[in-house]
Amino acid sequence: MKFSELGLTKALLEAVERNGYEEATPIQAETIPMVLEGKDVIGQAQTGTGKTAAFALPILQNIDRDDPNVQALVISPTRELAIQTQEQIFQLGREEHAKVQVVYGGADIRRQINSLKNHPQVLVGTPGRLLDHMNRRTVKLDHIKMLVLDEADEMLNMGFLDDIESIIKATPTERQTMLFSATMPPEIKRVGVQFMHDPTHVKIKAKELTTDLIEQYYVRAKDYEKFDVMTRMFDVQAPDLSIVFTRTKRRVDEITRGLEARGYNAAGIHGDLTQKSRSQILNRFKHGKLDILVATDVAARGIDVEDVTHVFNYDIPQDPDSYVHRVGRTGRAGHHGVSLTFVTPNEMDYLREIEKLTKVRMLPLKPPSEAEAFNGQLSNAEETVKNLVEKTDTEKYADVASKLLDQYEAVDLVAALLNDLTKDNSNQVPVKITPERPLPRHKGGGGNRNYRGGHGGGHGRGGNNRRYGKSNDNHRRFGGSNKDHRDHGGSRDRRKSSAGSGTKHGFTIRKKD
Ligand SMILES: Nc1ncnc2c1ncn2[C@@H]1O[C@H](COP(=O)(O)OP(=O)(O)OP(=O)(O)O)[C@@H](O)[C@H]1O
Repeated sequence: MKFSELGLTKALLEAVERNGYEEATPIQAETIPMVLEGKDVIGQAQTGTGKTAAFALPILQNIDRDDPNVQALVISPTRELAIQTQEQIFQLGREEHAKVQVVYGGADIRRQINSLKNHPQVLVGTPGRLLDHMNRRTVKLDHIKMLVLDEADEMLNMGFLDDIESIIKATPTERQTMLFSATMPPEIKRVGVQFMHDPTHVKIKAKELTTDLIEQYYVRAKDYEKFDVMTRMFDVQAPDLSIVFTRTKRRVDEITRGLEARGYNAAGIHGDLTQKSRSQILNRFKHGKLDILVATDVAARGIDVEDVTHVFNYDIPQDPDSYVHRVGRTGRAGHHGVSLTFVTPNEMDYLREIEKLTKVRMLPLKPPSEAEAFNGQLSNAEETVKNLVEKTDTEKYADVASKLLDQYEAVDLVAALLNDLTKDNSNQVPVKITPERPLPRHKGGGGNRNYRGGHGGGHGRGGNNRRYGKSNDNHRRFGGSNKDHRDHGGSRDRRKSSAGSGTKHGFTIRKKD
């Protein structure tokens, strides 16, 4: 549907166009008119389908520019998501000079207090820091007209429920309330509805909870095998940007170090890092300066990075909803993606539980062999060389090139270049990841929605109603490069340049006689 049919102002339609949105997504088409009318809405749609703009646009339309009070509040579960949401609302509201600000934990509160003196009309924040500001009376919520709980199910989990309740109580009861998320377990929805007036539940019907733009695979591997298998997959698949999700902070650190030791351009984020480093790392990733982001679930909700082609679940998530959000970091806004979940033999029940929820059968994948990984590296190196040749100003290097050609065989020179761009597996730095205790044996029966609180328990979503999108049970192998999943051609070398690092084992350059 066209944005112009939704009742938005001219300025907002221009903003939408400037952002490159051509058509409204289904969640936008259905919820924007309702929110503009002032209705309470629960908006549920697949990951990456534009839920942020679905609430941002009507918020921007309904705030009064002449009123200096905070009129709209968006609560986000993580700092990263809060920052990203503020940025998006700011972008969409730029023409209209809407004042949008963000407050989140781990950042200098005095600076936030100073900025709050600019009288933002839209405030985005994480629950803890919002409460802190409320207690200091640096944020007042008594003029709130619109309240959004983004990733509502996560926020209403026990961890945040008390905070959320206190925040909501500080807002006027006649406010408009919106809940948005890709997943909304009924028991969590029941909690949310208590804060709402006769809400309409807009659920964008999709056959599957995850978008079919994501190819979903799993690999059976013992815990100690995962790291080597994963790096081989990087070599074969040549992802553009990848996110690797792990269960613990220690694993984030160890995997990041291991990847760096093997020459990959990776960095990790988790809750123990300062907010400054978390933001810096995420920014580098967003700008393509990092190839692999290793993270705990801190990055699982809402993070929107366009070129993420691969999500690796290094550890299978215990909670099926978490799987939906993790793999939803790829396959966003119409792009293709691949997700790959490692599963140890005793975790197969967890896999089946995820499949029950998503109604998608993951395809089993055989780990690539060392030889396949090396071939993958070679074909990526070949493409890198082709690109290099194209962009090289030959004249600039012609003299030295001729000199080298006098000294060496051409084939040896090119082989040396390829050697530098690849890394023979047999020569790989050994990496040991500390074993983690496996997930407890699954009890089965669909009741493993492991919410952090008393709201868990089975509700049978999925149940017998398995409608798998794909039924091929044969093992598949990654075949060559992953160009199909990339929107832009040119292979980027996944590894840091190791130029000048000398010769490698088993490789010598023959000198011309
Ligand atoms: N109508 C549209 N047309 C094209 N792109 C859009 C449109 N609306 C939003 N987008 C873009 O799609 C991407 C995903 O949007 P957004 O982050 O709001 O997804 P989401 O539904 O909130 O996902 P998640 O459940 O993972 O939080 C963003 O980069 C956004 O700019």
